Amino acid sequence: MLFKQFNKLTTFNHIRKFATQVSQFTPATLHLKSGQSFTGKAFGADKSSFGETVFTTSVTSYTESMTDPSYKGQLLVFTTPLIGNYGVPLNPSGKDGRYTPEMFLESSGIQCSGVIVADVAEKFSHYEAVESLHDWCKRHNIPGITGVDTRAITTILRDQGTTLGQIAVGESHKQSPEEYFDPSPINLIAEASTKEAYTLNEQGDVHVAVMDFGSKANIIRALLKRNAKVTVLPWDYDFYSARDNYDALFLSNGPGDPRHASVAVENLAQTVKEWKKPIFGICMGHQLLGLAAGLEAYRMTFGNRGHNQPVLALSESGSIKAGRVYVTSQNHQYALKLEEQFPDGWEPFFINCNDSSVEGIKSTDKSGKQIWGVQFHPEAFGGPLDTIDMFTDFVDAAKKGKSI
Ligand SMILES: NC(=O)CC[C@H](N)C(=O)O
Repeated sequence: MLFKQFNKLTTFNHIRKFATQVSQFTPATLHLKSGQSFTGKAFGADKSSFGETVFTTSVTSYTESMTDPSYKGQLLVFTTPLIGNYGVPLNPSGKDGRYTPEMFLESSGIQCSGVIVADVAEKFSHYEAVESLHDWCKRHNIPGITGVDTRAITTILRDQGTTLGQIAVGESHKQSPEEYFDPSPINLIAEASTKEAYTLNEQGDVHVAVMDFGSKANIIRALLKRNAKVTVLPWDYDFYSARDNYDALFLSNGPGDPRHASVAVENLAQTVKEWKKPIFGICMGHQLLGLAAGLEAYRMTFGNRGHNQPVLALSESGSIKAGRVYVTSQNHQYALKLEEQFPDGWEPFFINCNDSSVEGIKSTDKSGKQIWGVQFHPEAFGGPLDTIDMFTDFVDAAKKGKSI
């Protein structure tokens, strides 16, 4: 009986194929500023693109990674060989790309500048898929390259560090080093952030302000799920002056170098010192919180991007148990410096078990003020949900502090 059902399911008539075979695609070359080139086939948009070449070890969730605004300005190498096999779902978004409950992926469109894969799937199948990875990239004007040795590319990036690159479609012209476009001097946060404030779930129990540095949709979902009223604010919004309207402050993830956001850091420094209500920062939000606390940020060699990064909790707080290792989802190039002496009022909260980088900071304030920053993504999508209860801790702290 079961076998019959299985057979029915595997008739494969639900599997769809590209109209054009990969073998018919235009040749394309990935050039790295460090001198190496890899030739394969182009898919997606028929155009060349520049970016910072970074790799992710995530096995699933190419659609979520590609729509994560933290990947802005980057050419994303997937170490998992087969990418595209479950296609791309429908992804409605609100006015000006804003979050709406119908949004399925992490933002309204593809955020990275290009994708590099070993083997783009010509066939795709998923009950929610509406198009192929190739068609989706084409529609968003983003090029991809397939048929290249992503193991060799990753080894180069691990050894030499994140390198500028170009996906050159239909040409094999090698760039001279000064021709590479470098996104690192640009304030990408300003590009990724909402331009105007907007509110979701008016009837929520507590009012949370989200400083939008390029927020992933799942952060907003995680807050709404816990029945918070959420106001999404532009990255340079003067939160300090408006703080009395809110029960808690959330600092989102975001693209690029945190040191470009000095306006946000100054604003935060004042808030952190004087406000008594909960503050929670993730990735970029954590880095900005650290800068506001007086720590320094630095650029890592190749960063951490993947869904299996182990972090050790150094102390207890809310749902987090001291001495436990949590497996986390990550996507970052910058980190806070691990100072021997942390600034007054702060302590490290988590440490990465692979490279000992700072994975979290926490306020030591004895008055009950709750401030956490984490380098990883508790909301994941994709990735493990080991630390998802930090959102419950945060919203509960906001409820408790409502009357302060
Ligand atoms: N996911 C993020 O928020 C990334 C933060 C920052 N852009 C970095 O690369 O470190």
